[in-house]
This record gives sequence, C-alpha cells and structure tokens, in this order.
Amino acid sequence: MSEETTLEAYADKQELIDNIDEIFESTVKDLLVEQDAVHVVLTGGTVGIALLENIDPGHVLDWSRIHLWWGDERFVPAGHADRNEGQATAALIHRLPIPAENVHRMPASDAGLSLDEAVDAYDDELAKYWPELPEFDITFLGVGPDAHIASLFPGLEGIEVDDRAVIAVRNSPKPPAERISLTLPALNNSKNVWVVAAGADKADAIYAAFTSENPSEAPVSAVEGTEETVFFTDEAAAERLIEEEE
Ligand SMILES: O=C(O)[C@H](O)[C@@H](O)[C@H](O)[C@H](O)COP(=O)(O)O
Repeated sequence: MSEETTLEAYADKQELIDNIDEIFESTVKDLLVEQDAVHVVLTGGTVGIALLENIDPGHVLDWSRIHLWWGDERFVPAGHADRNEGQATAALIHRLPIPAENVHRMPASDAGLSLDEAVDAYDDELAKYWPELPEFDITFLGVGPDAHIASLFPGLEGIEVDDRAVIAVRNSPKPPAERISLTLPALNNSKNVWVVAAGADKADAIYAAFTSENPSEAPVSAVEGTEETVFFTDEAAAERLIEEEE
C-alpha cells in the first residue's frame, strides 16, 4: 500500500454515501475539463449499490462522455437479481441520460457464451479502448468481511494473476460461485481507486487493508490507484484503525 492511501471515516453510512456523491461529482467534473471521456468502474455489494441510489439526479454531468464498467459480475442469467449490473441499473443507470454504448456490462450466463468466452468478450470490449491494460479514472471497490475485492478472494488464484485484465472465477466462496472479475493490475491501473465499506463486520478487512502485507490473505491490502487510493468508510468499519490511533 502506498503513502498516497488515505482513510476517510464518516459517522455513519448515510454520511459516507452523501460525501461520496459530492466527491464523485466534483472529481468527474474536473476530469471532464482535462480529458474527453471519463471511465468509471462500478462495484456490487451493499455500499456500492447504496451509493449509486444516492447519486443526486440534479448533478449536471455530461453523461455522454462518461463510461461505466464493472469490476466484477456474477455469472447468472440476464435479469437475475444477483447481477451487479442489474442492481446498478435499477439504482442509477435507468435514470441517467447515458448512451447505451457507454455502459459496458459483463456478459450474462444466458448470452450464449461459456464463462471463458464471456471473459474474452469483456477483454475485447476493453481492448476497443485500451490496447494493453485498461486506464480507468475512478474505480469503486466494495470489500468483503474476508477482505476480498471485486471477485478476488483470499486463498484463490485470481489475486495472483498479473498477465491479463479479466478472469473467470469458478469457486467464489460468496455465491454465486461463477463470476467474472477484473484482475488486480487492471483495477489498480486507475487514477483513483475508491474502496467503500460500512459496518462493524468490515472492521477486520479495513484493518487488514492498512496492515497486511499479504494480498493472498487480504486482497484489499493490494489496492493502489496510480494517483490516489481512498478508503471511504463509516466509523464502525474503521473502528480497529481508529482504536489503534487512540
Ligand atoms: O459482486 C460482488 O459481490 C462484489 O462486487 C463484491 O466485491 C462486493 O463489493 C463485496 O463483497 C462487498 O459487498 P457487501 O458490501 O455486500 O459486503
């Protein structure tokens, strides 16, 4: 973890997602002044979806220049309640004036592709924009109580992959078992990596993020954006770190 990694702990989950809303708007606005398009990676999970629901519809952002990607997806049929993209669509995307071609969903399991073919298809989609590693602007990541990020879980081989941007996951301990995930090098090749977590059940994971030196045990400890890495949490999730400082 780099020195550029910071922790912003808010009183509770609502304060956390309200602040992310403001920071997201101002960061995207600033980026749109400097560059033609802004690429944002979304995450599933409770806070990841709650923050999308909370995005103020009054924001004046040029959504035609904003692209949405996913850090991971559950490999289930389209329309299944587990789909991260479906939850994100219901929470935010359906109310955005965003062109359909800017929303880069990972394939569903009923799209006529095997899991490996679906992984290749997402790789091809990324390659339309970046020949090598994707260069995202903002990457949101939730974190599990076991310290996983995206679908990179402790003890599984996915966290070690460093030669491709997208992988198939077949043995996720968090159901469903089959998933598609970006790899650590792809997630970390983002200007801003923003980890979001709330609740006391995340306290061990957030503590590990700042103290572990073993990504295989605590994948979240390996996140690092190219410019900035911020952990946005509530006080409950940051409790062990806060206690240590006192
Ligand atoms: O598909 C998923 O499950 C996620 O993308 C996953 O990485 C999630 O962000 C964390 O598990 C946190 O989820 P919770 O906030 O629900 O604990």
